[in-house]
Amino acid sequence: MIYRLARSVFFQLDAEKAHDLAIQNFSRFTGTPLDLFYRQHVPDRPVEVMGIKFKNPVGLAAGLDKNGECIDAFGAMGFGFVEVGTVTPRPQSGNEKPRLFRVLPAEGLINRFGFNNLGVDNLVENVKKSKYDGVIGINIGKNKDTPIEKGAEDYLICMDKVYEHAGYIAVNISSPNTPGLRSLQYGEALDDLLSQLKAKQEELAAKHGKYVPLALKIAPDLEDHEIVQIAESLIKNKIDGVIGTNTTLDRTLVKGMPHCDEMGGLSGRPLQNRSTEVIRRLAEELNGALPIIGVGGIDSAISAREKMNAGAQLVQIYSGFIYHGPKLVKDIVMNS
Ligand SMILES: Cc1cc2nc3c(=O)[nH]c(=O)nc-3n(C[C@H](O)[C@H](O)[C@H](O)COP(=O)(O)O)c2cc1C
Repeated sequence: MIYRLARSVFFQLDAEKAHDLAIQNFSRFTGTPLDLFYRQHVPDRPVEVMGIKFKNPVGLAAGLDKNGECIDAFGAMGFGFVEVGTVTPRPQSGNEKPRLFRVLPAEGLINRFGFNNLGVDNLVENVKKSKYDGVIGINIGKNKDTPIEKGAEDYLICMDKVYEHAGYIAVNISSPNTPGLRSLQYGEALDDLLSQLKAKQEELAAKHGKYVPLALKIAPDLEDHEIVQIAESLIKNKIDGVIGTNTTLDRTLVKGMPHCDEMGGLSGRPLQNRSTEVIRRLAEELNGALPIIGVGGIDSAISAREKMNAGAQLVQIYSGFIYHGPKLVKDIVMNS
């Protein structure tokens, strides 16, 4: 009820302004009596995935809290884990505004943010300040002006800086808004990146006496043989998990709707079935070798359950959270 009211006010505003206002208020309200607007009790439903204990299987997907400014607020809403980022080695402003659009009739969003973030050092400071007792995933990427051939270096720089502070590290090679980034998902480029990341993980595990799992985040816009190849490379390089999926470039399901022709990645309900299909194919290929974190269009306990039935051990939400609010977290934990 409270969320529906808040949503009707926020949805009058430009989408990015509404997002910024929400983030500001979350960080301001947390720890004060005003956090009662979103604080809720969510029963424990523990699961162990990638060797980590999660109090429940529902996480916040990357991109909503890019700088890790409101981790405690999302904790108060009952999320079992919060993935912050994508963060890059150096701060960058992202693409020109406007760059976030609602596709209302489909409960979708189109964004072309382009990794706007305050840089990895700022994020680490915010993570250190957080009192959240759940799992914090840190999602890392490359700066736009780093040539794609040198992309691996940016991931390694970020890994070095976040390793000590992360529950797990998510490697984002699937945003459609950084030119060339998705090319890292294919063939030798992927194998080469994953082997460098694995070597870095081994070095950092020895240095810090702590093993932090690595999860690769992939796109939904992949051919079947590309999914097979990614699965092989994940197994070969002993990567700990895979997050499927990021946003899609496909507009088939939103043709003719407001903003449908905006450039960027589409998320929300129109992505639901495609991301579930990718998860199903991945699960067939991986055959239990590593766990899947399912994300894409989850807007109810039923759609979360579909992801789990397709092979996901954990789920994440972003667009569904924007359209339905914190009660979606509780609903999924209790009913999926
Ligand atoms: C506005 C917006 C920004 C996003 N930014 C990121 C990001 O920085 N890094 C990332 O890995 N995914 C990002 N995503 C993708 C989401 O994490 C998620 O994979 C995708 O939206 C599908 O989930 P959903 O349908 O529940 O939104 C973003 C999504 C949206 C809508």
